[in-house]
Amino acid sequence: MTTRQLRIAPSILSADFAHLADQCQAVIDAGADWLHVDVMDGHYVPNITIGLPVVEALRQALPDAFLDVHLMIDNPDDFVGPFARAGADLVSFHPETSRHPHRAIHTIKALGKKAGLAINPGTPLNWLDHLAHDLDLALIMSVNPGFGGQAFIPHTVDKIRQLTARLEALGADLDIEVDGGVSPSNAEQLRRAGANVLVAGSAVFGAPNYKQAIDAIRQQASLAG
Ligand SMILES: O=C(CO)[C@@H](O)[C@H](O)COP(=O)(O)O
Ligand SMILES: [Co+2]
Repeated sequence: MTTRQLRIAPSILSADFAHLADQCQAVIDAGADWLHVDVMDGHYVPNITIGLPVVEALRQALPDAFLDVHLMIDNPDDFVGPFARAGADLVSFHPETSRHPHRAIHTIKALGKKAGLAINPGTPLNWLDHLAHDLDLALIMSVNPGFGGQAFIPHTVDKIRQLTARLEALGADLDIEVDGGVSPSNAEQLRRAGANVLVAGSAVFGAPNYKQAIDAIRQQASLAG
């Protein structure tokens, strides 16, 4: 378990894009802590979603919302700065497509924003070893990136447990975010393993009542202690 604050971050990928700002406001009113914004470029992942103008528009429409921007793109080194300037509060990127992850992290931080590194199901945790002290967050993918609504990959729980131990050994105190297939049914084991930021797209936006959906995830996660 972690003592880091539990945060529920609905992924807006599952929102109704024709009413995006209203949908974001609705999940905030329902108790969401962060808004998770999935940016996909059709190269790094086989899907295209949203880009800088949408982040700028959300920043304008929701000045107090915490925008957790997850870049699933090639050349993140060229885009971390623009997304931070567009209004992201936290920018995460996947290290395999970065030429200079350490530099990209410090580009984000120099703009006063938090930096995260995203680790795919097939990506080893050791990408984090030399960057942990520079980061604010480790984003552990519990599905392969590209789409909402995929099934949770169970071995992620063990990976988070290993990461928790590894970060403790390194003396690095990071938020651990888990992303993909998160629901009330796995929230407790994820929190117990050490995750404190739970991203949930379809489990929130696909539910008839956003508050009940967010409360259910929070209540289950809180059972971890
Ligand atoms: O980054 C991604 C997918 O690539 C995620 O943020 C998903 O969009 C989460 O959606 P659900 O799996 O919770 O429906
Ligand atoms: Co995501």
